[in-house]
Amino acid sequence: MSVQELVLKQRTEILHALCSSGSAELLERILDILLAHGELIWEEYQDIQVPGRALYTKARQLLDLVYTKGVDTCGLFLAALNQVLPEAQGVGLSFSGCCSNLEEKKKYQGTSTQILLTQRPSLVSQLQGCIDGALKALVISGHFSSADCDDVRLPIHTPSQQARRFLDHVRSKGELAAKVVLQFIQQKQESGSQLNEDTVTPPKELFKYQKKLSSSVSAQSCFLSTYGGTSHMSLDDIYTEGQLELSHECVDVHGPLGVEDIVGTAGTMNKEADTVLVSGDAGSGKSTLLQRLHLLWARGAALQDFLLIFPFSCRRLNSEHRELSVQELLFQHCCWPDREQEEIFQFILDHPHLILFTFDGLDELKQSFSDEHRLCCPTQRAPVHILLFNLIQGSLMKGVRKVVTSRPEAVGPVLKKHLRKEAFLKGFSPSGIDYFVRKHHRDPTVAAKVLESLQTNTALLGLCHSPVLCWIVSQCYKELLGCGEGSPQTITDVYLMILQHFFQHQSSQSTLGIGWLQENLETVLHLGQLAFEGIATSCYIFTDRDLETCGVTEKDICMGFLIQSKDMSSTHSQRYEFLHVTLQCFFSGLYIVLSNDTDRSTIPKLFEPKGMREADLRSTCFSACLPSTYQQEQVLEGESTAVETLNLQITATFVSGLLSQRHQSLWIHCCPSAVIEKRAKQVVRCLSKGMQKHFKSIPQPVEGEKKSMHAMPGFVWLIKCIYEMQESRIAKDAMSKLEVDHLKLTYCKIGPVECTALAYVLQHLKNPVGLQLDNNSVGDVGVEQLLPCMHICNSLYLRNNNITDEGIRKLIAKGVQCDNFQKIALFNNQLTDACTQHFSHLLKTKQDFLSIRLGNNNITAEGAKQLAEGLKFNHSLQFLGLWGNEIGDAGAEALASALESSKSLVWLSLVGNGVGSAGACALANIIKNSTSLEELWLTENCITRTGVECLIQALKHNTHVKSIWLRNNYLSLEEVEEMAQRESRLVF
Ligand SMILES: Nc1ncnc2c1ncn2[C@@H]1O[C@H](COP(=O)(O)OP(=O)(O)OP(=O)(O)O)[C@@H](O)[C@H]1O
Repeated sequence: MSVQELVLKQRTEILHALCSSGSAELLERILDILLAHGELIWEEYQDIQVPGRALYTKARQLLDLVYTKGVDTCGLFLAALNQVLPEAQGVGLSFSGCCSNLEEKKKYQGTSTQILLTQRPSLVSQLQGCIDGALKALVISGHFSSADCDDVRLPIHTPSQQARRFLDHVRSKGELAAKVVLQFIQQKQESGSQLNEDTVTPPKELFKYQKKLSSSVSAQSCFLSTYGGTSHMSLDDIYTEGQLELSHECVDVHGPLGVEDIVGTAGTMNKEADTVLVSGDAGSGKSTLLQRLHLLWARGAALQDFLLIFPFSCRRLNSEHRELSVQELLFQHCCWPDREQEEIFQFILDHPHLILFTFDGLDELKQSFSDEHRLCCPTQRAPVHILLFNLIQGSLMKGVRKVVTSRPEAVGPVLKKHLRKEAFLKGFSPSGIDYFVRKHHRDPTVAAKVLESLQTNTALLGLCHSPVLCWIVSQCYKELLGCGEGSPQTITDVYLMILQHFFQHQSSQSTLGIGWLQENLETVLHLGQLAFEGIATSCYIFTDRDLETCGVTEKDICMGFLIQSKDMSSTHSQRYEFLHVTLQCFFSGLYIVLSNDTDRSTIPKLFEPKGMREADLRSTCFSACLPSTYQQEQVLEGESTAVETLNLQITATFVSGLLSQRHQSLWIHCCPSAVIEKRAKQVVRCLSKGMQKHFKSIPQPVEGEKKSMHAMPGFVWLIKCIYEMQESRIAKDAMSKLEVDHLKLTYCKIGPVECTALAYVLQHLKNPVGLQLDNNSVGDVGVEQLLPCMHICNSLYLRNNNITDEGIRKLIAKGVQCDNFQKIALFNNQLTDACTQHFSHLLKTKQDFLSIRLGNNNITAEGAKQLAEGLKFNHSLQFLGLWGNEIGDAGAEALASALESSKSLVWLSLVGNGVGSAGACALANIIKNSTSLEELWLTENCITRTGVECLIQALKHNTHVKSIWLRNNYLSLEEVEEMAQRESRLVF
């Protein structure tokens, strides 16, 4: 009888032997063997193992399949049965003559995925008892998510089933995951059962490579390039912590982040992703932060969980026109291994969790991020931007951590969905400015003078929150201290200062005359042309040929505005870049203002929202100036990237400043005044048109609602341009057509600089507005900048803006003088009891003030008592919100006694203040007497039955109150039910 006939004949017995125990183990072991020997293919296996199918059905299906596959398969099946069921003969089965030595059939050959299959039976038994370790290895390598682990560990599975499930999952994750498992098993075998599952033993050559990489990273990052032209400054000597915060979507974590937190778990939004984004405006210190991170790693002072860090600059990657594999990218652009390249790269592939890539300035990459072109193979060559995008999204080298920096405007939704988390770099805090200036100036007297002059010029102080501006101001301290009344007010003023400073530095005379610009006009125009053409084509690194085309001479280079470009790879010849991209924008602006070649349409195009596109450029006479390489590149790239638009906007801001009346005397000997005047008029027209367009887009209000404008992108930029012009006539004109009741600028990244510009224009509004600036970075300096427009604000919303008592002191001092000012909201700031005396003063002074909301600050009973002092004398306040503070029963009592006879109070919120029953009873007195109160919020206040009884009694005398909110207090369910029945206005 053939084995095939045997399978058919003994079908019933086989089924009984496999299934009668009710356990799937025997069947599954046979399936393992058949898979390992290739007698079943994966799809057939899955076909049988459909979840939820009865064991007998599965076994029958297998028997059918085996039979149809023929003699060989049947032989193997019976041998497998013999192996898993040694007692088979005992139950009347006999399969003599079948292949009996199953293990000898296949050995460790092929890809890791294949090995997992051919060794499946032994792997299933080896994995039992160490499944947690194996899962951990895959989580660390980034191949498994916690959901995958949960799925494997499901308690309904036996240990062997967990092992099989584990192997099935690994198969679905691909080759790299399979490799991790084999490595894990191998290590386990080598070191016996006591294996430390976290230990990774890198090959010897890797240590040499690591040493080489870290010394090159260290050399690249120990100096700051902005000091390159004129002086050397080590990063250690000047580094100042910037304000780094998680994006507002990460609600769980607050407060500043340190270097380790960037790659740590805090704020993780998407566990599957490996890319962390650090975003911030131009000059906010993103590159410097990465530089610091690299340096600390190279010194062994931080991020030591990473064995290798590979730093990339997107700006430099733009110059890589070859197709590369990841291996070539790493080794050619970061550090070349002297030996054993393959072994080192294999280690990198095998241990992705020990590797960190950083990509600085993703926004400067010529191509915008896209996840359309997929690439998974690390040895496959592709254009560099494709490699980069696949690394970022994790389809290539999954598990390698990436830190990417970019300006926020350049981050679209496609990139966002691949982000593990996002952090914002907000520049220096006020104490950061102090620290930076003191570090910059070794002489404490000079530092003190600079800081003093900043305190007297708060517009400039506001600008110094941006590190690059703080650097300029510190660099130009002599000019700053010597300028008296004419102290800089605008960004253009600051950049003109550095321009003069650098020329002065190179000048043979000790001081430059009034014609300093004229003396250096050629340099300005050469660098200006280089800058302008670069901005228009997203080019930030220049070759000798580019310099030559624009006539940049050795003398021009020596002025210090250009520095030699750093490059980790040694393949490129000498290249140059501007000290900072904002300086490139400034030179670009100077060129537009001063060049004879400027076309009439250049300025209008600069102010168009999308900036000057390639097609526009081509139509101007500039196309003739563009070197052919630029033109070709532009034809290839087509669409301008977000950063191009941003840089053009910065350029436009400088053009506005440079063409303002106050600077026109500078150009007298450099450009005919008629030309300058014409260009200035063009700018004014563009700004006015831009504002009109913006206002026209405001929707008409729904009936009964106020007309509200939510600032669109571009609004803040236009306002900043108007501020640069420093002509109130222009601001007035722009605002004369704005007719809204409410101006909403939430989440618009409004910092002190933007506040200065806002106040400059809004003060000219005809009618009062509500100004909503929630969730920005206004801070105390920003608050001070807003004072000039306070008189036009009837309400001011400043939720979540890092404001302290000092900011409030200044705000209220001005607010009490403003007739329109009636409402203020300051949730989530840093206010303490010290601010309440100012509110008390406001309440006493302004008998028409309507609303104070101070939720989620640090106000205690003392603060409440101060407020109560003011409330006693106030007859207008309708809304008082103090939720999330700590006023306790004493604070509640003080407020209650002050508000007992209030005829205006409509709404009072003391949610989460620990007022307790004593506090509730005191507040009941307000209810007893009030004829105005409608809502009282006492949720989460540790109130017991006693407190609620007081409230119920008080309500008996009051028909005006609509609801008292009492959720989450110390009440039993029965008490809640009973009291809710007695008084329907209590909300539990
Ligand atoms: N944390 C810091 N400590 C000291 N100086 C800093 C710091 N951050 C920035 N600076 C100064 O500001 C300059 C500009 O900063 P940086 O180039 O890091 O900004 P960025 O955000 O990367 O700008 P961009 O987006 O334009 O590339 C630095 O060269 C340095 O002089």
